[in-house]
Amino acid sequence: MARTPAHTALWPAPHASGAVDATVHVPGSKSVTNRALLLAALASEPGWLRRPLRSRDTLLMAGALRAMGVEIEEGVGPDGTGEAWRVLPTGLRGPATVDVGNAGTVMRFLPPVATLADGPVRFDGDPRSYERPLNGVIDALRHLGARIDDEDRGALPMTVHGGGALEGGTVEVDASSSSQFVSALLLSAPRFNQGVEVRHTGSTLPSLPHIRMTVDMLRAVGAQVDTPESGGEPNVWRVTPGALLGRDLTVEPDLSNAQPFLAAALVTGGKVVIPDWPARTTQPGDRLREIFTEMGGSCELTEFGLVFTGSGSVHGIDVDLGEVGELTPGIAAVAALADSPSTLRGVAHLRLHETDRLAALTKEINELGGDVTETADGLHIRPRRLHGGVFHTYEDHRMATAGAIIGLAVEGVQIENVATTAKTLPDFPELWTGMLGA
Ligand SMILES: O=C(O)C1=C[C@@H](OP(=O)(O)O)[C@@H](O)[C@H](O)C1
Ligand SMILES: C=C(OP(=O)(O)O)C(=O)O
Repeated sequence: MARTPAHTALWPAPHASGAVDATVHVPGSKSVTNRALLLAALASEPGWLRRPLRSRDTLLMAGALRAMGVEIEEGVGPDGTGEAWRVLPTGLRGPATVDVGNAGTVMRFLPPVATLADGPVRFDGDPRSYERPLNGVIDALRHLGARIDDEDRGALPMTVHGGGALEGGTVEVDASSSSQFVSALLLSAPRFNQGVEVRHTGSTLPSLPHIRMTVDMLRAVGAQVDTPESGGEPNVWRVTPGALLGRDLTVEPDLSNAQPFLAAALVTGGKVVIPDWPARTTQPGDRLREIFTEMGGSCELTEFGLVFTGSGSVHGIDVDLGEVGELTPGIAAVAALADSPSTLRGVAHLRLHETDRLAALTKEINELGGDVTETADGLHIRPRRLHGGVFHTYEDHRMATAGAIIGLAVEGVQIENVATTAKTLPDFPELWTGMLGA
């Protein structure tokens, strides 16, 4: 019998018959795992990564580094507890081929690494990766001394002709379309001859917590980084050249992937515990404690983790999500179920994420009977009584989890291609049904 291809398959989103009450172990952070892999690959000694996320984006990062000669051994940790990867850095090699899939972290963070390889590195990926902005990274690397053949596209596919070293120095970048341009240049900079001084010239800069994550993780492996927050000029970051240490790092749970589970407690008036929620973190998902509290829940950080409780009411919110853009789909889903309207702002750059998230959320929520309009930089969401139907996901993991949140409260929602959650959370359907006790 012919099988339905995964991308057209429909997954009946479970409807919650009552308040959820569950503990959900959320796998490791995509953003931390991919930075840790890259930094370990550039170090001067081996390192360990414990509880790494195993998902499409992180396996693409590991595969790309391996293609450039880095050894990554997947196994259990030094003390026998849990999954841990050992990274053995080597001289970076070309020729190599890198598949970026649709991973922003791979397509932006690895071209600077490839300039250090001793031969050409070809970058290619999913059709959507050709449309996502990369010009900031390409132009900056050229200015810093790299040779890149992109046939004047300013985008993928392209070849970075690694010369074994990069001069580095001062460079201006407009990172208003993606903070990952800044992170990309900083992460490899300890290995540039002169390090780097990155000067952001655009009028806005999204996802600042992710730039802080880059800076914190660089410092944790011994790099010297000057930032606007450490007394430097606004919008200027400096990394001094130097050797990086091999570390033993435990990856925090992915707090942005905790979002649908917290949302489940909020919309069903239930309780969800997320173990290992870090007391201090640069992950943008930490802002959910405040945002979902304003939307009607309450939370407490205890020795068991984050305990999040819904009140039975869900309120609308007026919020600037510019710093935490990747939380937008999940917040929009909750807002569509609220008792008052919401305005989500500061997220124009989401039009260039995995899909045009503002258009996709508007269309899919409205097709279930909602009333969402796009603004120049976000969404207006007026809650309406929703009905069942197909929720399309546009190969966007966060569209799939947003649809699942709506499905908890609305009977008959079917998620098209739930398998797209494999980008950052391959276990999503099992974790979701497990949470519901199904
Ligand atoms: O550096 C990172 O790990 C990320 C930065 C953000 O990118 P943008 O600044 O392009 O939104 C975020 O949305 C993405 O999911 C992960
Ligand atoms: C924007 C996202 O991913 P990427 O790392 O591909 O930019 C995301 O995960 O929401």
